[in-house]
Amino acid sequence: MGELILQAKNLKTYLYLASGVVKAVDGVSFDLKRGMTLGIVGESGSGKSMTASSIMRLLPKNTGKIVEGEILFDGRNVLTLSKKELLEYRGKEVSLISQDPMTSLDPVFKVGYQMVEMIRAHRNVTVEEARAISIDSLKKVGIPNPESRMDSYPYELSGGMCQRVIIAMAISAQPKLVIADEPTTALDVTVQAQVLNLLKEMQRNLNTSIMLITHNLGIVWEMCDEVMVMYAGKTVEHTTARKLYAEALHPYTWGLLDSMPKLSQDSKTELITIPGTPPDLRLTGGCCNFYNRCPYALQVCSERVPELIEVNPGHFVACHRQSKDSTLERVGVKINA
Ligand SMILES: Nc1ncnc2c1ncn2[C@@H]1O[C@H](COP(=O)(O)OP(=O)(O)OP(=O)(O)O)[C@@H](O)[C@H]1O
Repeated sequence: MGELILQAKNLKTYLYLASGVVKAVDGVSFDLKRGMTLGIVGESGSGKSMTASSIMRLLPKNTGKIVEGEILFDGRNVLTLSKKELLEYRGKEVSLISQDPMTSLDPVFKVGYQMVEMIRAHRNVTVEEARAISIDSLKKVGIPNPESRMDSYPYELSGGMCQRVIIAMAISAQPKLVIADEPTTALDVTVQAQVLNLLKEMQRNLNTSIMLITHNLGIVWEMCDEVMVMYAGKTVEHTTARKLYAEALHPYTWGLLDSMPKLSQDSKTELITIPGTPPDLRLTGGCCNFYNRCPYALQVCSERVPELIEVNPGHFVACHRQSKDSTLERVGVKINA
């Protein structure tokens, strides 16, 4: 068994809003080993980004709070790190490539300055060396004329360019863990592939662990060792990417898989969507969060929260219909809205 780099144990992150308490992450547990990639998938609003923000300890000020559970990084408790330790932790140990690159760049400083400062904060190198590393990383992520781009301000770059700068920064810092939250959404397809390859290359060279948050199941098969499917703040299924692809067990996962565009579909075929919408996260609890959308729901699904159980080795699922003794055959999800 590989060495663990990250562990979340029964993590609960709530948002205290004027309209009520949003259970954004509601009892999530997982392990990530060194050099491995964990994918997190699920519809918008299922708590993927909040899980990432909890690991980074970057929750919305005043409203976001980790109310229960533990996050261990390399055996250290992330939730008790001091301000100084947190600064070390972010960047040197863990880098976040977020969905919105503009929030990760300071608008008042040139790109080169920000990169050099970040590298020098985490690696023992001179300004000249940090500059050379920055230019090399910018080149690797496909930024044309990297030397001159070092003198650009973030607002002078397009969204896609800024995203590539953030990825270059993450690569230059050589962290033990990269959390990539929809890292390629803002990029065109050829650059997407380039960026994913760079992440893989870094992983191979430095044994980096990756947590990859994505809507794109194709990217999951390409990149991930394990996959965790989230729905309404909870893990509904967790197993290897191979098993999820070949023998998914949760009806929600079936819906996600069926919603994937198929190569065999011609462009006129209507894409399948899961009917209904995820529940209001202020009101969850006491039942399976998916029961009112689930074609297989039983009475018990509206009365009890299903536990995440290991139905076969390394395959966890939270569904009343799936257990060690009885499994529900996948006969195709009724998906029409
Ligand atoms: N800053 C915020 N203020 C208030 N509510 C928020 C905030 N950020 C997230 N939420 C709420 O927390 C819940 C979980 O959101 P989260 O961003 O983690 O979902 P997600 O799965 O990452 O979705 P997406 O794929 O759209 O990024 C949602 O109900 C969302 O509306």
